Amino acid sequence: MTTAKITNPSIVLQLDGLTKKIGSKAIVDGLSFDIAKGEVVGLLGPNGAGKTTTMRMIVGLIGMSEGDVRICGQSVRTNFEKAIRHVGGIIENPEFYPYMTGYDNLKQYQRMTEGVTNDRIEEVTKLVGMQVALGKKVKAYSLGMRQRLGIAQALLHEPKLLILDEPTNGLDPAGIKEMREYLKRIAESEGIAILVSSHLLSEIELMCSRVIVIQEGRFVTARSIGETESPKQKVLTISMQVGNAGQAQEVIGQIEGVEVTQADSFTNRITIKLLHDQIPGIVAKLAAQGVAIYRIEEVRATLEEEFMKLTGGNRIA
Ligand SMILES: Nc1ncnc2c1ncn2[C@@H]1O[C@H](COP(=O)(O)OP(=O)(O)OP(=O)(O)O)[C@@H](O)[C@H]1O
Repeated sequence: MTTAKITNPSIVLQLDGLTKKIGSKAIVDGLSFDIAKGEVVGLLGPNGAGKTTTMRMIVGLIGMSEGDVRICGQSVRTNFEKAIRHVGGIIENPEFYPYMTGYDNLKQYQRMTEGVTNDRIEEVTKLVGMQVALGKKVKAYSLGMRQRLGIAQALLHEPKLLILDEPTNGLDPAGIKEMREYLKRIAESEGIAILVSSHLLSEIELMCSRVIVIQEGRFVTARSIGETESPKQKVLTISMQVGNAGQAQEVIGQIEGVEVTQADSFTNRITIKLLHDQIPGIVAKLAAQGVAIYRIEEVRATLEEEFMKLTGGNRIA
């Protein structure tokens, strides 16, 4: 049976109709998406959406009922050994020997894993910023340090794909910020794909280049974040603080392709929908008509607001 089906060589992870049924209930239902080299992708969904189940199937901790997962073109279903050698994952808390140092724990892992060199140990500890902590016993580590050590260990065999289930759980804001920074660093410098689940929408927004939203085991939406959006073609909503909202509304109302969605003559705020490139023209017209402008800011729907709209108000924890 053939197992290698690569459509695009930069695709590291492919989910193809991935389904998990328990009894007659599908807890993951026909999930399909791809992740490319160097991408950090967030898997987002409310409690019980099926994030952990999806990740457990990807790394082969549980079987799949239908569909398949391909890692670097190798099927997890039919060619498990070849597929899984490309994966580093933390789905449950990583186990370490608490009375040994971080370094000795990594050495222990090296002894059990073929092809891990001392240089590689040094490289990954630098990547996750653990050079100093490595000499301390693991029992003295904070949760954040344990997480880092877990990620360092998961990277030792040079995987092409890193799977992290809720890696920011229990971390303080500083720990979360650090995690965010080194995940980005790992994706860039190692060129690996990272799939990370989280309840924290704000975290996913900052950490990932793309987010995949699931609910009740099904795909809801995927969205690119940050630089990948082209601002020129995007319809923006801006809010302006002006000297006279009524007058501003009159001036802007005459411009084609610009929609005034709100004008409040008490606060003198006006909200407008327009394209990025139309902003300078509007500012110039208002100024020419003697309308004072005190402030212009973009009104952005957060991922949370979008998520609430898409899932009919089902909250993320
Ligand atoms: N072995 C099982 N038997 C029966 N139901 C299960 C089993 N494993 C998971 N489920 C159910 O499947 C659904 C998805 O669970 P899963 O843990 O994958 O969700 P999740 O998105 O990771 O949620 P959380 O954010 O709460 O961890 C839940 O309703 C859960 O109760």
